[in-house]
Amino acid sequence: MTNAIEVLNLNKKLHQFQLRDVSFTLPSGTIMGFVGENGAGKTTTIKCLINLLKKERGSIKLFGLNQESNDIAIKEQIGVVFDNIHFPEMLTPKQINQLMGAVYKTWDHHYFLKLLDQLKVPIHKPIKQLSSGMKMKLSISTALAHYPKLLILDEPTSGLDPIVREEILDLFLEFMQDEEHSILFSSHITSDLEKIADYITFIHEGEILFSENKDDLLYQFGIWKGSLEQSKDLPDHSKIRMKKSPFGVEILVKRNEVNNAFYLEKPTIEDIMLFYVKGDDIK
Ligand SMILES: Nc1ncnc2c1ncn2[C@@H]1O[C@H](COP(=O)(O)OP(=O)(O)OP(=O)(O)O)[C@@H](O)[C@H]1O
Repeated sequence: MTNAIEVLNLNKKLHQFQLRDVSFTLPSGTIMGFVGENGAGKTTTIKCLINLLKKERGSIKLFGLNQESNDIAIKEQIGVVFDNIHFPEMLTPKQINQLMGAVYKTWDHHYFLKLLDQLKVPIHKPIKQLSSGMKMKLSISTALAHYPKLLILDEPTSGLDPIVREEILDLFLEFMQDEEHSILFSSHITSDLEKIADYITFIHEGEILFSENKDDLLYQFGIWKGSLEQSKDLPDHSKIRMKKSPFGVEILVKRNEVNNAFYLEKPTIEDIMLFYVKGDDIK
């Protein structure tokens, strides 16, 4: 099966900021969580992927097709959701249904209305009267109603309460029932990604620090806690990053390089991110 997304050495400069040799692959049939702190470059990468920003160097392929020369064919097959809705605020979902029918050949009016009904989004109210949760559900329904193979979601659950987030995650899992479908999902809410992602790609200051299978990633690391003096007993080559804590130090280590006698806590994706962003490198 082809990959849904293949990005190789993507470079893009925006004033002071630069994406440097960003590379990752999203296999078809899987969900990738795209994480990184504010300003790390997630939205910039996503905009390059969908040709909203022109890349400077590198290669981007979606469904095995070169992105620049197959823009229209690719856009028919993707659904994109940003954290803000991009329709004029006076439009109602019912009017959006008519409008989008003219944009996509494969737009399904009945499916769109069915999704809105399922998600309890009123179809006659203008967007400006909808809550943020309803606006996000409307955006996602709009992204789904032309039957895309790939969803690209930029912070789809930020600012939403846990109940709406759960409903939205369920909708993504329903979408993934078709094994050709894939999702790239950028989020700060790493617990959402822990629930549904197969792969985690972590971007920091415009560079990819890792892009790996989530279970392998969570399994390969452990967190050791103790005093700086005690930490000298850990093999040097096992230590990756260190943070000072009120009680001593916390060290992110490679689990398979450490003897079983050392007690290691299981990290979350958030822990790993914090070690990389806030911790010190150990050489
Ligand atoms: N049009 C622009 N012109 C100049 N700089 C920009 C532009 N758009 C974004 N940037 C800068 O590029 C950097 C990366 O921004 P980007 O929006 O890609 O980050 P992000 O990881 O999506 O962050 P967030 O999680 O806050 O949405 C930031 O420093 C931002 O200020």
